[in-house]
Amino acid sequence: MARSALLPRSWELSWRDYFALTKPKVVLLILLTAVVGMFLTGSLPSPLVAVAATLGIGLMAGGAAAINHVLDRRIDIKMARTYHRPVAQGRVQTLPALVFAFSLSAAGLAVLLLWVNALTAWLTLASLLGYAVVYTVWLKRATPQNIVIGGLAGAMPPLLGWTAVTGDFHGHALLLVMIIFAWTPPHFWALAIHRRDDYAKADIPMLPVTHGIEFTKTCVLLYTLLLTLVCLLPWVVGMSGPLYLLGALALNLRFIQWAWRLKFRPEPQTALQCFRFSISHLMWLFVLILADHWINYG
Ligand code: HEM
Ligand SMILES: CC(C)=CCC/C(C)=C/CC/C(C)=C/COP(=O)(O)OP(=O)(O)O
Repeated sequence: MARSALLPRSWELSWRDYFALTKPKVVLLILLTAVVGMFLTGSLPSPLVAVAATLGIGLMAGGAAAINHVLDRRIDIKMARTYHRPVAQGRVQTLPALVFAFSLSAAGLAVLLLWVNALTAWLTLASLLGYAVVYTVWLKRATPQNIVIGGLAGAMPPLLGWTAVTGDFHGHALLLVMIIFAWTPPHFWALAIHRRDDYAKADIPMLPVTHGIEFTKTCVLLYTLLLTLVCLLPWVVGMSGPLYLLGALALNLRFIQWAWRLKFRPEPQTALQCFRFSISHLMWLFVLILADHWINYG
């Protein structure tokens, strides 16, 4: 197709590349956790609030991911996993990528302010800044605890879903945040073990680079144990029933089994398999919380 005479070459849209900037699969799982937060409040959200909150949080999470692509372009080009990324490769130039990222983020903020509520809008902006600025610019390059602290930004969406519907905080929403917060270290460190040499080459102080692979495997195992305890809390406080308890135990035992295998009986692909399982774990856990809630409360 002929190139538009109105746009410089670098501004031409390659939808696939721009879509990739938003880290769509990550945002999809983030949205699942936000939607579960919305439906656990006890009062059914109006269709307008449910759609606007999902759209607004999705746009801002996608915007945060696109900012991350721009700020990380020099380290992404050094690592095999991220080498092909659109901004790192120069297929999307820095300026149009930033315009795209800020447009998504501003549109998301406007949707939340106009059709949801100010509390949710500002909390989502705090999450965006937490990931795109505090984690990406500072923590990622500064400390091996980067993903533990930065994980709070990615853990916020269930609370965002909750406040979208009620306009207020609640302990039950904070429990959901705690689950994702405890899940993030074994999720990421399993991948970081598999990609240790990439991070070393890019000079990023991820735990397997600074403290070694064996120490990181022990941390993964300990965090899966901590995660199991945190996952019991919704049942302990009466927020979830027996279906959730049984399902959560099964999912967490499987996660512990992967972490155990990674530590004591590893094969070349075990770390990657453990990382992949972490994604299924979180997805099914949140589906389960919602199914259990509907069975108990209709
Ligand atoms: C600071 C916190 C987090 C860190 C450091 C982290 C790190 C990563 C990394 C490095 C990848 C590989 C991406 C790739 O290969 O392109 C990944 C994949 C993924 N993460 Fe996370 N993650 C975090 C939080 C989250 C959260 C909160 C969610 C969702 C609730 C999530 C969901 C996913 C999903 C679904 C994938 C697979 C993406 C794909 O296959 O394209 N992550 N994560
Ligand atoms: C507004 C809102 C709810 C924000 C959510 C923030 C968000 C998109 C969190 C996702 C976390 C994530 C994919 C981290 C990847 O780490 P990395 O960037 O170090 O990984 P990479 O090497 O793959 O780029």
